[in-house]
Amino acid sequence: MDSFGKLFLIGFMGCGKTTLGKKLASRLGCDFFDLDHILEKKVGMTIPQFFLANGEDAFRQLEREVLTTTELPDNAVISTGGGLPCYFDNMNWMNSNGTTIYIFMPPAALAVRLDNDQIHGRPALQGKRGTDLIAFIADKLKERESFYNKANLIIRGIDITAEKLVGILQANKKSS
Ligand SMILES: Nc1ncnc2c1ncn2[C@@H]1O[C@H](COP(=O)(O)OP(=O)(O)O)[C@@H](O)[C@H]1O
Ligand SMILES: O=C(O)C1=C[C@@H](OP(=O)(O)O)[C@@H](O)[C@H](O)C1
Ligand SMILES: [Mg+2]
Repeated sequence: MDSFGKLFLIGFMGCGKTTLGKKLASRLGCDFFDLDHILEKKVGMTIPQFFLANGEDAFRQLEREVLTTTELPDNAVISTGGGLPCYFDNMNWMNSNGTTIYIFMPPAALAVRLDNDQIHGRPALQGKRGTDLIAFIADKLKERESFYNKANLIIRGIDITAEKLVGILQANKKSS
């Protein structure tokens, strides 16, 4: 099986980092890490609980710490939280330690997924639904895009599968 080093999946909430990351790791036969899940285990709280108790600044500090201190094997798929690339020098850190893959999706498509995925109660969305949610995503995505666009690879999230992504990674390896 091909090995691609550490693959960091980045992108807006709802683009599928957690879902695709698991499938990609299983296809590549390597370990999977979801930094949000590691953070939740570390503090013994869900992310919404942590936000409520300690606020966003403390969350961003902790997610930075989880990114830089989690022991990762040479080959792994790492799904990040949607905001992580936009704080500290996290984007440069990931680009220096592996390959970053930005899963791009337009706001309306993200909103459909996030509207249907209320159980995770993402605090950054502040309970927004429908057209309010689309407008909020469009604004936030504009703020975050310059960070996401520093990724080594940018892929379309709408129709991506783990199988297709492996093909893209193989083609990218040959051409570099
Ligand atoms: N390829 C896909 N097609 C349809 N729905 C998807 C797809 N990938 C993820 N989802 C759904 O979208 C929501 C957000 O997915 P998730 O993997 O948690 O995204 P992220 O980790 O980027 O926030 C979940 O409800 C998930 O089931
Ligand atoms: O975009 C954000 O600010 C956040 C995204 C979430 O992860 P997902 O992108 O996996 O939903 C999680 O880290 C937290 O709720 C904050
Ligand atoms: Mg996730």
